Amino acid sequence: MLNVKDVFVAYGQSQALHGISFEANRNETVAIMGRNGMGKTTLFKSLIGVLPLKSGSIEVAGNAVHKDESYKRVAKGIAYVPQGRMIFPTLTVEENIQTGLENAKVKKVPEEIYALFPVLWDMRRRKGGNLSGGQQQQLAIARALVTDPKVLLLDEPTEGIQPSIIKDIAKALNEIRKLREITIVVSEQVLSFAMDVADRLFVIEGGRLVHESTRAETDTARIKQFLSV
Ligand SMILES: Nc1ncnc2c1ncn2[C@@H]1O[C@H](COP(=O)(O)OP(=O)(O)OP(=O)(O)O)[C@@H](O)[C@H]1O
Repeated sequence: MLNVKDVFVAYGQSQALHGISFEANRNETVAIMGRNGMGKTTLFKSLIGVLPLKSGSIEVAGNAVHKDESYKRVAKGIAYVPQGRMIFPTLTVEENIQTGLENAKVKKVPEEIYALFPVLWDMRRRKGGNLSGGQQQQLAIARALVTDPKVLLLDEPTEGIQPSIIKDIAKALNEIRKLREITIVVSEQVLSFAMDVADRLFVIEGGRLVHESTRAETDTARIKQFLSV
C-alpha cells in the first residue's frame, strides 16, 4: 500500500535521511522507533510533502506521490497527524474535525468518528485549546480520519500524554485498523505502545533504518538499547 524507496532528504547541505526504504501493507501497522533527532519527523514530513525529496520515491496503492504537493497526496490517500498535534485552539472540536472535510461534499462529521472517540462528542462545542493533550491527540486523529485515508501517518502520538490515555490511543488505532483495514505508520519512542499497535517495528538511527522485526520476533531488550542514549 505504502511503498517508500531509497528516500534521501537534506536540510541545505546537511543530509538527514540516507536512503530510507520500506513497505507497509494494507491492514498493517508499522512502527518507526528512534531517539530524538534520528530522523522520524523528517521522514514523516517528506512522506506528506512538507519536505521535498532529494531522490527516491513514494507510492500509495501503486501511484507515485513524491512529486505532488501535500493536498494532492491527501487526495491520493495519505493522512498525517503531525508531532505536537497542531489542532486549531480557537476552533471548536467539531470545527476542527470539519477542517478535514474541506473538500468533502458533506460537512457533517460521520457518526463513526464520534463512536471511535466518544470524548470528542461530549466536547464537540468546546474550543480545541481547552482539551487535554490526550483529547487533542484524539482530535488530531479524528481530523485526519475524515479524509478517508488509505495510509494514516502519526508522528509520535504519545508524546506528552499520560500512560492511561496512551492505552486509549493504542485501542483506538487498533479499532481503526480493524474497521477500515488501512495502513498505519506511526513513529514512536514508547516501546510498550509500539508493541500494542504494530505488526512490524523498524528502528531509525542517523537517518537510516537499522533494524526490522515482526512484533512476534521483536527482541524488546534490543530495541530498548537502540532507544537509550
Ligand atoms: N529545519 C532543520 N534544519 C536543519 N536540520 C534539521 C532541521 N530539522 C531537523 N534537522 C536535523 O535532522 C535530523 C533529524 O531530525 P528529526 O526532527 O527528523 O528527528 P526526530 O527523530 O523526529 O526527532 P524528534 O523526536 O526530536 O522530533 C537531526 O539531526 C536534526 O538536527
